[in-house]
Amino acid sequence: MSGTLAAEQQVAIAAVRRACQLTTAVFNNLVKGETLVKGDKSPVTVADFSAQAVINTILTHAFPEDPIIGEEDAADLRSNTSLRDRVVQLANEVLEAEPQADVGEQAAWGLGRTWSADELLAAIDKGNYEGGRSGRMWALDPIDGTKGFLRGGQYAVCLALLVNARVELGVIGCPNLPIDPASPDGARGALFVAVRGQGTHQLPLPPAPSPAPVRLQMRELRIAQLRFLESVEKAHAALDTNTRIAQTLGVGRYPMRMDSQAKYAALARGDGDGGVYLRLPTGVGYREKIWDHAPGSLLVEEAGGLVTDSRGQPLDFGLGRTLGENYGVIAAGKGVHRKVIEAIQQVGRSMGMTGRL
Ligand SMILES: Nc1ncnc2c1ncn2[C@@H]1O[C@H](COP(=O)(O)OS(=O)(=O)O)[C@@H](OP(=O)(O)O)[C@H]1O
Ligand SMILES: [Mg+2]
Ligand SMILES: [Mg+2]
Ligand SMILES: [Mg+2]
Repeated sequence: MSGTLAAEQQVAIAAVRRACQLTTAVFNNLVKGETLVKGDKSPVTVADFSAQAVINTILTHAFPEDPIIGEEDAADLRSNTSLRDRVVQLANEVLEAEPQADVGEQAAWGLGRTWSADELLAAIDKGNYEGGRSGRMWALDPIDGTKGFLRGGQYAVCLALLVNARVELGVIGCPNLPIDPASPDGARGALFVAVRGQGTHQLPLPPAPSPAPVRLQMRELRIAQLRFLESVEKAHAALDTNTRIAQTLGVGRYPMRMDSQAKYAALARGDGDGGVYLRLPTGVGYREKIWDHAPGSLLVEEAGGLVTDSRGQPLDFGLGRTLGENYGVIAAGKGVHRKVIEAIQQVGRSMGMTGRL
């Protein structure tokens, strides 16, 4: 590992790998009562909480000055002791483990020791930073696509470093994504790392000394070859509008639906010839969260693609924990991105959605 942000890369990769190890183990043993429904009706599991505890503990010890914007907080754990005890046990199983070769000064990262419940709950709550336009900050989604995780589908452990509201580093672990898109039924578990100006690379997920990372480069597809990458949850995707946009563009292929920021990774890699990540506002006042897009957007940009909202404007990561007014997210290869935006605008006008797209 060399170049700028070499230490940040090493720590972020080690943290995401350990969190993936934890989520994979939890999936195989998840029992009833280990999943809660949050205020916004979305699920959260012991795996989300303990993965955030692990990553925040490592980040806090490696970079004590850096604030963290994390999706979860520990309030539910303070009032539910059995859930809290399980989270503490799971986080410690990973944090206590014998250091692997990927870790340089493990003691400095909070590894190789046992943490108390109070310390781990405080680590989870360290993710309460409000964000903003200046300085360094990490954005963490300990499990993105929790519904995908629960159904044994795609999910991703997602971490980004932002500096002055610009994403500089993105690390995404996808335990259920095939390593080789040409062998969809083959071995699973891929890690993606993007550093601004240094490209996007794929590594194997297990925490071991790695073979050489593979650099990803998006293929430039013609419109007729395109395929949309969309959310699985209907509540997250304006599916009727997406269909009209496909018709307007002349995209004939059935969309590929996938949970989580694994979509961005699949797009950067060219899986299934998916050529456009399409996420339009569903019109229910939902604001996109920065941890749902920060690392994924850099994966696509550093593989040669473009990421904007549905008006063609850059995403603004400097507004706080959300991206503000929701104009959706569109990611595509440079050659087709503008045509997709034009088609969205045309469909928006024809559907009387002026101002919403
Ligand atoms: N209403 C609405 N509209 C848009 N997005 C929403 C909405 N509600 C939730 N979320 C966020 O969606 C995250 C998962 O996005 P996905 O694209 O993976 O969705 S899906 O699982 O394919 O349906 C999911 O991330 P996780 O909570 O980390 O799983 C949520 O942050
Ligand atoms: Mg969630
Ligand atoms: Mg998410
Ligand atoms: Mg999440």
